[in-house]
Amino acid sequence: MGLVESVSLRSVLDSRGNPTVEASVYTESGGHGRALAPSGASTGEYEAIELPAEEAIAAAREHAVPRLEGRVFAGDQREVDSALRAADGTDDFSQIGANSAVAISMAAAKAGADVAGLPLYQHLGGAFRGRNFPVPLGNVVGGGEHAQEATAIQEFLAAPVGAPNVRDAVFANAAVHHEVSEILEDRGIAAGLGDEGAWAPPLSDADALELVAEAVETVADDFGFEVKFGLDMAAAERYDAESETYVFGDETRSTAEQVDYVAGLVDEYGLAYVEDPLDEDDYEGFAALTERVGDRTLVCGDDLFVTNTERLRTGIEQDAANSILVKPNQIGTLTEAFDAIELAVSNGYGPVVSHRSGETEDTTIAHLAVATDAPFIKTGTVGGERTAKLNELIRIADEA
Ligand SMILES: O=C(O)[C@@H](CO)OP(=O)(O)O
Ligand SMILES: [Mg+2]
Repeated sequence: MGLVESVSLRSVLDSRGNPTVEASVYTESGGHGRALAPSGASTGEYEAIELPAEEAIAAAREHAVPRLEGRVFAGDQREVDSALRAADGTDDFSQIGANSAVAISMAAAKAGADVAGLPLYQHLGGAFRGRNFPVPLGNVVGGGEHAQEATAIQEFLAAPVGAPNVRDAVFANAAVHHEVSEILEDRGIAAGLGDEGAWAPPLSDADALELVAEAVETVADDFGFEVKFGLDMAAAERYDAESETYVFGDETRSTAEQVDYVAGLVDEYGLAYVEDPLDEDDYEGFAALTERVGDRTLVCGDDLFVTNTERLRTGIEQDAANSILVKPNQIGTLTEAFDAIELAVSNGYGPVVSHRSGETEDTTIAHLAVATDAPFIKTGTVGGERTAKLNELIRIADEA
């Protein structure tokens, strides 16, 4: 009854004002799902390929749509996603674009949920989901590829690990965002917002660490539960392969020095989370850091793993990390994002479901996190495209 009747594609705006792919999937029984592709700025070298939106749409209309209409059931996600894979025929979705693939994959899931009369998280995760909620990691200060003239570290993320429920967690992150603004104002530092809605002040990493530590402490006192913070260092963007050094602002570090530096930060600031502390090819460096601090913080691979089970397997074999960032558009289908989460969990890796810096009002990742019992979700703090996911989590919690 959920046989796909038609798939339509159009280009619409993303949060950066760039065109992105929107897909609508209709079933013969009247089911409908609509989803939008996000877009990265600090993209990993091994990610699936995002094509210019119009190109991706034209290619998907030619190659993918004929394999879906009248041929697959929206509720059978693996069938939909293997049809997308077969239509594309490459390893990296360079034929139809990972942006077309992921939009269709997510829209089909929503159409399947619509046909079944279930919320998306339950369609994806089953009857026992909807009780556990991820801790939202909220970007409150940032720079790197997401803002000019700001910190070298890409993201400073509030982590309300002691929050009693998802609503309090979401509001604690917003309070940290406000607190950062107040501290900046008190010190006379003007700052705009970066791509993800985080403050982008002209500060050194060292000063930003102090500032965020102060802000989370104040909010923890106000809210009465533990609020920590973490970092996305996006180190692949700061690695110079020729000199084999990391360049963060005025500081240049060898790999060993970078490992020492990050391990030092974990202890000095009680960091809950460190993402991409080393280059995307450096499984060994990751393993050295994980060995040192993996018992007390999450060492998460984003550009390292790119939501790819092959790369995750390599990481698991080498004890490279203890956490994986999961971005459906990095791999191109929900099925593969699910597989990455399952492989991670069965090997003791904590999955962190994540937005991209270029986002839309789509809320699929909120449902994906609840459906898979993911312990964390990274989806910003403020801004409509970020609050779309956060508010959806609050709604799911209310209605569950
Ligand atoms: O590096 C990251 O984790 C993401 C999201 O925060 O950024 P981008 O989407 O630019 O890759
Ligand atoms: Mg990252």
